[in-house]
Amino acid sequence: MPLVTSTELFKKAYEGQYAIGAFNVNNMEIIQGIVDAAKEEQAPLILQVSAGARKYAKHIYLIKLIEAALEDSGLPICLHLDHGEDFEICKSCIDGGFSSVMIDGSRLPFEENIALTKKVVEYAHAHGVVVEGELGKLAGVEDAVKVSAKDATYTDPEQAVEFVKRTGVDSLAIAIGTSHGAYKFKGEPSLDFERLETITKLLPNFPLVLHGASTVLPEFVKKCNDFGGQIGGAQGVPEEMLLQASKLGVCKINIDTDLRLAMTASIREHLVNNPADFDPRQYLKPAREAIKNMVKHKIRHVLNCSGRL
Ligand SMILES: O=C(CO)COP(=O)(O)O
Ligand SMILES: O=C[C@H](O)COP(=O)(O)O
Ligand SMILES: [Zn+2]
Ligand SMILES: [Zn+2]
Repeated sequence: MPLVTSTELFKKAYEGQYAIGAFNVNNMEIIQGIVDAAKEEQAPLILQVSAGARKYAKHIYLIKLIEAALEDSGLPICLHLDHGEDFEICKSCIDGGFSSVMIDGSRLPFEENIALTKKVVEYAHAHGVVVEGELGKLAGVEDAVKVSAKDATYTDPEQAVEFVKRTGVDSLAIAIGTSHGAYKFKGEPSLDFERLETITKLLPNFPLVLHGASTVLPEFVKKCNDFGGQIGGAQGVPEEMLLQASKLGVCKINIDTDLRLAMTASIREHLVNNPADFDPRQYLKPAREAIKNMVKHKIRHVLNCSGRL
């Protein structure tokens, strides 16, 4: 089974009012855990690679692992570049076998974001690759760049329409109150659903993307802390809000932090309970299983995409 783009996946998701999970991958155990879950659930799947992941594992290792996942699972998988910051990294991933790229020009002035995104779209489409753009700024941590909550600006609906029209992007990441990482809200969580509905009305049938969409499930934070971690005040996006977003045009939901928490909680627990263990397989096997269980939970209860292959 070759890689697929997200075009058909999004079309079906839009019509069916569910979302596709886009899970960040950094190594073999993470890839295997996610793919095994998607296979068991017969769910559509996007695996995404950040610039940081490419730096950590190297492009070639990730590509070969994903080739193995395709062959081993027989699943259609979309391989996506997460937060490509310039034309060069997008080109490198397009030339290097990805089926989808994100050009993240959200830090740029509107016209510059349009020009950069358009350039990537032209190159990508000429090579059969789809493109996600971003308009509006998320608060939180993105690679090494910190955007303070004060500077975070939500997506302007009218600008979103102009952006999509002028760039030709295939999907658009929007800012409605989510943020990257484990500390998303100081008080009560809230998303700007009114803004989302306006964008959806102005851009009917157009797939939207929600970044920073981990839920930061308390039991995983607790397990990290119970076994020596120091993660205080962590809070994510409630599951019912994500389900609601997927009924309002959000077709792709990005999840990284919840995988990190699941894996770290499992490893912490294992090492505390088994102090004599020093074979990495002893703690990576349950860690891989923890990733798989987390992804199965997302597919069933957050994305509503079980059995949608
Ligand atoms: O948006 C993300 C990757 O692009 C991940 O978001 P989380 O930090 O909420 O998992
Ligand atoms: O949006 C950010 C993703 O969680 C990837 O994080 P990273 O850049 O640390 O790999
Ligand atoms: Zn961004
Ligand atoms: Zn993101």
